[in-house]
Amino acid sequence: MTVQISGLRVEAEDGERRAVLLDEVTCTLSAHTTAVIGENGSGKSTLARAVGGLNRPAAGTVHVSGLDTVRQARQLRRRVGFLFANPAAQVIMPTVREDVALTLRGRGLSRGEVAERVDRALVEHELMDLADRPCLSLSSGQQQRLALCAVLVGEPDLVIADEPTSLLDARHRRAVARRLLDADGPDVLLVTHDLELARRCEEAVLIDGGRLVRQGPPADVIAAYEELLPA
Ligand SMILES: Nc1ncnc2c1ncn2[C@@H]1O[C@H](COP(=O)(O)OP(=O)(O)OP(=O)(O)O)[C@@H](O)[C@H]1O
Repeated sequence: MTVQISGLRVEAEDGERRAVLLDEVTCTLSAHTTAVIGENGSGKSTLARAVGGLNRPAAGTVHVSGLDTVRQARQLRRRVGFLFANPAAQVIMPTVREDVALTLRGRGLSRGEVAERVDRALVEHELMDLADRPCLSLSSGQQQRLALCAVLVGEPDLVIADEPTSLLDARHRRAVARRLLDADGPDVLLVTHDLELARRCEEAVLIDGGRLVRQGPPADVIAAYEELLPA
């Protein structure tokens, strides 16, 4: 899916004044996997949220596959899966199985089809042992894996993932990276501080102080990021 961002500015209420979180961001993202890197507070999550239609630009537009993220948010919702940095924020149903099934609600599938797809996803994501556990009883890493499973079961065209491996052990980090970077999987916009993971994406963008300051092959963008770091 091609993401076209034009003159994007995002603001937020900050007491008496309005803070500018992102400004003058213009780019086209059309790689299968794109890493978004940059310092804490630079605006990466804000950019991810704008692409997912989760915040309203103060200026500019974002189109995903030609759909305006503000005016055509509903059409976009089914095609785009969003993984929040804090998985507890998106794990909402009582049990693991129900949480994964929620994604498939309202799609005209029979109960049997839903059960079959959910079971397949739970096995694939090594979550079957936890299927009947209350979501809130899972560890934070297990919740992060559940959130990914619940997004991918919906077979979105684009996954926007905000630090999806931040809570995982080495084995699961590797498995999730493999899944997200799968050539046959959905397109992925990946916010990450894991520069090795960023290096494995097709393209990267560097955000600094609310501006997109570099876009290109990950090795070049990571080198530009490293130049910004104090010696
Ligand atoms: N409601 C708000 N009011 C004021 N400032 C905000 C608000 N929301 C976010 N910010 C600021 O906007 C900036 C960008 O935040 P964002 O979460 O996009 O950063 P980030 O690059 O994802 O950071 P991190 O790597 O720490 O996750 C930060 O400085 C943050 O403090």
